[in-house]
Amino acid sequence: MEAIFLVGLLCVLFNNGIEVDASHSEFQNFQSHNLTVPETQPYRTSYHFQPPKNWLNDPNGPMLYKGFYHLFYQYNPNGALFDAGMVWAHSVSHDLINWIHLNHALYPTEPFDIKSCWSGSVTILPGNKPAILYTGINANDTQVQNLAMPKNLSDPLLKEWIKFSQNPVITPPTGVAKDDFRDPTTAWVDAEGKWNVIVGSLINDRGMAILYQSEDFVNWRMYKDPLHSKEKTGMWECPDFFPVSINSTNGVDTSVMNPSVKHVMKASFNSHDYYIIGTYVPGVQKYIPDTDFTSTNTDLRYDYGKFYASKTFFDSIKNRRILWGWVNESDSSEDDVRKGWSGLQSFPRQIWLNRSGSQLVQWPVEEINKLHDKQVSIQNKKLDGGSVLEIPGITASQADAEIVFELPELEEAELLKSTPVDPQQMCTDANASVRGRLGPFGLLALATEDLTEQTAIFFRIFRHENTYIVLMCSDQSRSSIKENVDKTTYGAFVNIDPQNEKISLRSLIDHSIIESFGGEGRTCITSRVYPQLAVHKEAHLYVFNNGTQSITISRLKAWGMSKAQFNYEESCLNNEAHNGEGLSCFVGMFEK
Ligand SMILES: OC[C@H]1O[C@@](CO)(OC[C@@]2(O[C@H]3O[C@H](CO)[C@@H](O)[C@H](O)[C@H]3O)O[C@H](CO)[C@@H](O)[C@@H]2O)[C@@H](O)[C@@H]1O
Repeated sequence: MEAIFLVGLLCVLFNNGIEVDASHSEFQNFQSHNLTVPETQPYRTSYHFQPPKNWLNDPNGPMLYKGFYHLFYQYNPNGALFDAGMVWAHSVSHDLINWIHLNHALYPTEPFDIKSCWSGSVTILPGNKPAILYTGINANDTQVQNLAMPKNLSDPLLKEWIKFSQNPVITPPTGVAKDDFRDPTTAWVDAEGKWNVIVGSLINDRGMAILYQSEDFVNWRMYKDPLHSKEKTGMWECPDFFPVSINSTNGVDTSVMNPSVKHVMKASFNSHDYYIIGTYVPGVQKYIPDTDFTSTNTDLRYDYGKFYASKTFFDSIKNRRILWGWVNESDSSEDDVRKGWSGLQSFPRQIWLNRSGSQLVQWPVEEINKLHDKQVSIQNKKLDGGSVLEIPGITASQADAEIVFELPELEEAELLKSTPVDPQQMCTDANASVRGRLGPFGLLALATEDLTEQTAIFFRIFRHENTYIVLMCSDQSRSSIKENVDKTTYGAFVNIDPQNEKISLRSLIDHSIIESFGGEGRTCITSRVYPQLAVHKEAHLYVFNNGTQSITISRLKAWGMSKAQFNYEESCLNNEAHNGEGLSCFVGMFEK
């Protein structure tokens, strides 16, 4: 690769006739690659959370306790595919970056969860006492809600959990199918000291959040009405209900209720995480959304790519709300069995309400800076129409790249004749190789040198009446020469006025996952890709402009990423062998 830059190569790449201008002087740090993922497992991640093997899905009960972040998650201890016998796997971290995999917190043992311990949440009760509410699949395949408490509150790792002897604490009410009743949220306490929790459900083609109330967290009564419901939304999986500040990016505790917050209702259905923003009136248990779910592509989503069954928690040390989401594979089940694993957690994102209150904004937690390794910077670089510029000198297979673009001639934007339009369809119809005027421009990640393989994350700007519309796409169509993987293209609009603001893109690239944040976190798109050639040292990262108009890279910063530590010992993974001491799992963990 270095040779390319030494000769200042200006070449035409054979795939799409795009010019490559690599004769740039701004780049420093021509360093050797710091590759850390085994060659035999090119799709394992370096800094995205994953267990050593097997199937992972929903994040469960994230929390902060006595200085440790805890992440539980749905895990199949018996294989790489989803199955009966799901457990709550448990990992802890002091920085959301490096993790220790502990013994499973919950696994099927009792009649009320004998077939599986499914998703749920943690609530911190008065006196700093965490409590888990989770869905058990009982012997009759009925979904019931169970309670579990830590065995030893003085253990900051909360290694052992005791299931409440009188479980289940909530069973499906009349009219609810036994398999449409699951995933309790973090509970919140109201002015009278009553606990409130919602459980996802579906009745007569209406997805809903059924509300339960309790004085003691043990005895729960169903409220007469669901907290919210909407027809044609499907079964609401993994609901999340939390307040967001209207005038600050800081997070607030789940029980905060005052005029300075709005409330977010998130539900997972139809393979996506949708949310609405509204006002919660606790006395009458009414949730009044500013705009309700519409079952159209205008509904707000956390992420317009692969991202599901997410959950937030309040980090009381850094006063922020953090979001985790499950990022499923896009390869086949056979591939997963061959790999021996399936599923990732997204990189944790801070989440807050934008100034106008119209949508949420997400950004990777600041701790990501700890992983930044070699850095490349570019400033004020013109990118002519039809050109590609390599970002050299960093490990392109595990990188964090942030670019701010400046668009000189907005009036040149193509005309968008009619709205509404489907942004994902627009990205599919005109992929990265289709030339426009202002765009496509963006990143080519996990790309081969000849661009045979590439995942393009890009923008196109359109003019519509007197405004401009910014489209963001993640085009996986050329992500791999391998067949039999889902290469669906994703797309969404970015709520940004390019007349007043520059357009930014940040992508977290990690071997088989690319999480992209457009417009400073206003639109997020996560994709899973399986390049066969663009792996390890063969992976390259480029900025491209395939529009006819020039644009300027006003600022670019890109870093190679160090590998996060995911430590474990066999004894930590194996319930039988685990002796309950567990600290040996921490060898070398906190030395940095
Ligand atoms: O692990 C159980 C929890 O997962 C959730 C949301 O992801 O429900 C999953 C669900 O099963 C489907 O999803 C599996 C992976 O999550 C998938 O591999 C499986 O094939 C699917 O059936 O469970 C029910 C019953 O199968 C289905 O309706 C869901 O989509 C969450 O709700 C659970 O607590």
